Amino acid sequence: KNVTSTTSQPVIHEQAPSSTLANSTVVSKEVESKEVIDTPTDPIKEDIIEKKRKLPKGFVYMDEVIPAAKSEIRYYSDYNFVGKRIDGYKAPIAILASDAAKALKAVSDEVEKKGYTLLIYDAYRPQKAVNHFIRWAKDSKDTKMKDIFYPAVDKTKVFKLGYVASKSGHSRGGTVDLTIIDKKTGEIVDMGSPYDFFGDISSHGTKLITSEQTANRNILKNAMVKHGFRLYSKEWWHYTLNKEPFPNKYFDFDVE
Ligand SMILES: C[C@@H](N)C(=O)N[C@H](C)C(=O)O
Ligand SMILES: [Zn+2]
Repeated sequence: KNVTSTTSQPVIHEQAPSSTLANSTVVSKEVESKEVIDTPTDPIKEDIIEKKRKLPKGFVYMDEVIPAAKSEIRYYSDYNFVGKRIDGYKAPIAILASDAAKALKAVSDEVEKKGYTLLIYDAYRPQKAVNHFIRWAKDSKDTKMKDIFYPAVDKTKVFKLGYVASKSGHSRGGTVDLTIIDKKTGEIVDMGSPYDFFGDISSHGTKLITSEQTANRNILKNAMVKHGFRLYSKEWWHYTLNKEPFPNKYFDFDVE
């Protein structure tokens, strides 16, 4: 859906235009015959994903730890700031280090009780994906997604400005990008700027959003901080586990 904000913010897609990501069904090879919903009326049959299953020790698939959470893995799609699927994303799946996943389960339980569902945009991110971002940032001619994701920012400066990291907590498996959905309406909660919008409006404490939007960010922030995550000042959606199991290790296995 397109979201037009109440303030002087840009008109932007809050959610990927295609519904296929959010509707993807993830099944493991071992239990495929039991879990696959395969009826003639099943609209999501085309989107069934097979999980590779063999994750490095200490990593888990999020849908197994938090079945209630939804995901829309933007870097698997072309609806992201690059405008293409990002290297290393072989499936629209969220993976995290298991300690981070456990902490996020506590967050999910808490927000569910309050009437919200977690929506995960990105979790573990291989270093090869980060390297793709680095290559993209160097190509100043490619501004395909500028109007939507970085209208006022020079793309060659996104690393310097802190909107993208060359060594990211995501690659350590301890970081997650997420928002919340209002269970009553089924709508993504209005955070004042969309996911991965690179600009001051996405920072915590910005004066560019309404008090209601700030309150919405605080619902997510309070739950995340309470359960052991720290926020990132420039991006309302980005949280890292305080006690990371792999604080100095940058993984490169594919998301599959
Ligand atoms: C690119 C954005 N989603 C993000 O995660 N940014 C931080 C700074 C990162 O790359 O770790
Ligand atoms: Zn992030």
